[in-house]
Amino acid sequence: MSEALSRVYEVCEEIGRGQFGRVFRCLNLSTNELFACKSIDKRVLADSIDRECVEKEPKTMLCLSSHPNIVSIHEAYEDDSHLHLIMDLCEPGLDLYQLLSGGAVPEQEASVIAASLMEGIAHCHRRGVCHRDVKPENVLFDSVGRLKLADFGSAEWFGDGRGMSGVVGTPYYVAPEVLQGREYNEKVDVWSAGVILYTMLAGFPPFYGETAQDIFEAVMRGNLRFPFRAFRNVSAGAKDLLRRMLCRDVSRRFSAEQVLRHSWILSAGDDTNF
Ligand SMILES: Nc1ncnc2c1ncn2[C@@H]1O[C@H](COP(=O)(O)OP(=O)(O)OP(=O)(O)O)[C@@H](O)[C@H]1O
Repeated sequence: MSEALSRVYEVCEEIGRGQFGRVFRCLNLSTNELFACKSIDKRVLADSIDRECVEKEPKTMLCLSSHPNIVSIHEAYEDDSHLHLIMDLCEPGLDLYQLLSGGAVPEQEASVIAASLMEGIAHCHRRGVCHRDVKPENVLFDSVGRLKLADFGSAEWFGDGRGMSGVVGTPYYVAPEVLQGREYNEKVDVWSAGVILYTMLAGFPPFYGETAQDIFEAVMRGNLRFPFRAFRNVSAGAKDLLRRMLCRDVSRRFSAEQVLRHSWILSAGDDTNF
């Protein structure tokens, strides 16, 4: 453990494990505030790609500075073997994946969650950062229930107008243009958030398959349906927004800012305009 780190923080129990390291709850000894400490073991980084990935994540998070719907990074400590990142603390074990394991969520709750998620994504896009792996496991909640978008390990810069490439993401949530191997832009995050919103309302994902290949084929077809048994009580406003987020034509797909201005989001799911 870095000496500089232990002068300022007491590192407590482990609350999570990732590919490159472990996450601990920690206490700032002078302010008594709680944080999360992600300790990356530099010795397990196999090659330059791993190293680049680990170095890029904190740089990206620092550029996003503090936003209420993004896990912020506060400090970094480095010693010979580890890089320790002090971040906002979220509730261990409570993420959107966990919440969705209970099935569909009520429409108003889904609207509030979608609005916070889109606030976080819109902030990234304003700063020229595309998250590229928006999925329920990366949507955490802090101790007062505030949503925090996490895990910027796959994020990429697009700020200078350049397109992005490379297949990144997770089968159910990845946008069709990513799978097609074409250049893409930040609207891939809006697609992924649309998949999350659909799953919150229906209790199952919009593009389904038994294997990763089957899921990819369903995503590529992009055939958006609203089965009656799952959507009979879902408002027309919610379905309108889903069509605009899960639109295969990228030029017609809503941007994050447009999603935030949609009446279903502005009315917190209580929209009577449709
Ligand atoms: N700020 C945080 N507050 C509370 N728990 C966290 C926080 N960040 C991460 N975690 C928990 O720690 C686990 C590991 O996180 P980490 O970011 O190291 O890896 P990951 O995103 O799951 O995977 P990978 O290393 O492949 O990117 C997460 O699944 C989550 O449960």
